[in-house]
Amino acid sequence: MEDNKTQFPQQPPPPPNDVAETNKFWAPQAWAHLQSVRRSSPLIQCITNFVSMDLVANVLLSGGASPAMLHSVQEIPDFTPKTHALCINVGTLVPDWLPAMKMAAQVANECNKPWVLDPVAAGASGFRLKACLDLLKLRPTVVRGNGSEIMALFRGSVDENSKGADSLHESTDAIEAAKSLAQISGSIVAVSGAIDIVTDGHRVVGVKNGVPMLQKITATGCSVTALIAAFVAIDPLRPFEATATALSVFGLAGEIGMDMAKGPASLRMYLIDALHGLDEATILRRVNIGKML
Ligand SMILES: Nc1ncnc2c1ncn2[C@@H]1O[C@H](COP(=O)(O)OP(=O)(O)OP(=O)(O)O)[C@@H](O)[C@H]1O
Ligand SMILES: Cc1ncsc1CCO
Ligand SMILES: [Mg+2]
Repeated sequence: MEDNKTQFPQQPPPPPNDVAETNKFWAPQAWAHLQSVRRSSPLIQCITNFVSMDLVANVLLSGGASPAMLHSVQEIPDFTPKTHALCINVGTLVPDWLPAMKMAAQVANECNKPWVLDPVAAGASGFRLKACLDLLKLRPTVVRGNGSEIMALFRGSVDENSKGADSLHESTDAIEAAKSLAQISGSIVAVSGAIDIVTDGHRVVGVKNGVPMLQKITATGCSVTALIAAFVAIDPLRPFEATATALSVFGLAGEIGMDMAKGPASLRMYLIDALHGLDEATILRRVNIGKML
């Protein structure tokens, strides 16, 4: 695969508004996106944190994509143009990594490749917040964080009570912040939680798939951000739709995995199995995406 425009199948045109707000639209759309990822196996470059590397790569593989965890400045000019999307995650940020993140985002922009930002613990420190805000200026296609991360980005201030990578807020607390952030940045903004929120600054949908135990496995948020990159890679002109379906497919894999799991460790394993095995009938029956507000 050389080029998104020539290699990926065209997605159907958007439906009328009343249909677009229901599962009549979203469930077949989720299946079409997953099938497209499985068929074309987009190459996703991940500059991600040390904690998440293994789970992120395995979630991308079980979703049907090709992960590449390359983060050296020296490799970006050669490699980033070959990818179909880029995922940047600041989870274990040190100053040495920032030039690679910024260069990769710039190369992705120059090559018209979508890229996705995961602002892990954005409000934990001034250093991290500034790094995230600088990356936001490079116009990510999608920003996906938990409630506290999206609120810290919107406010532009360090959170005195920050719990680091974990959220102190419900995703629904961050709806207005997410809408405003999307309007200011031009990015699609997704807030994960019991209901995942996705907004382009005007439309807001809620994704009601998932299980609470996903919060007890580190880097499930990082992994769903990378899956969003894979879905946006195969439908780059409709990042709002691709973000919502990626969150739903991941959450549904969590629900199916939970039927077999005994706790977080086995859920981690069954989540990967379930994502690999997801079929059309299950997606059409269980995807749960709807309009918010
Ligand atoms: N209460 C919940 N019920 C159902 N699903 C949930 C719940 N909380 C989180 N999830 C799901 O868990 C996944 C991770 O979301 P979370 O908000 O925990 O990300 P995060 O805080 O960025 O995680 P991490 O930083 O560990 O990667 C998402 O798919 C989300 O939909
Ligand atoms: C726990 C943790 N700390 C920094 S990154 C990370 C992984 C989840 O975001
Ligand atoms: Mg996170």
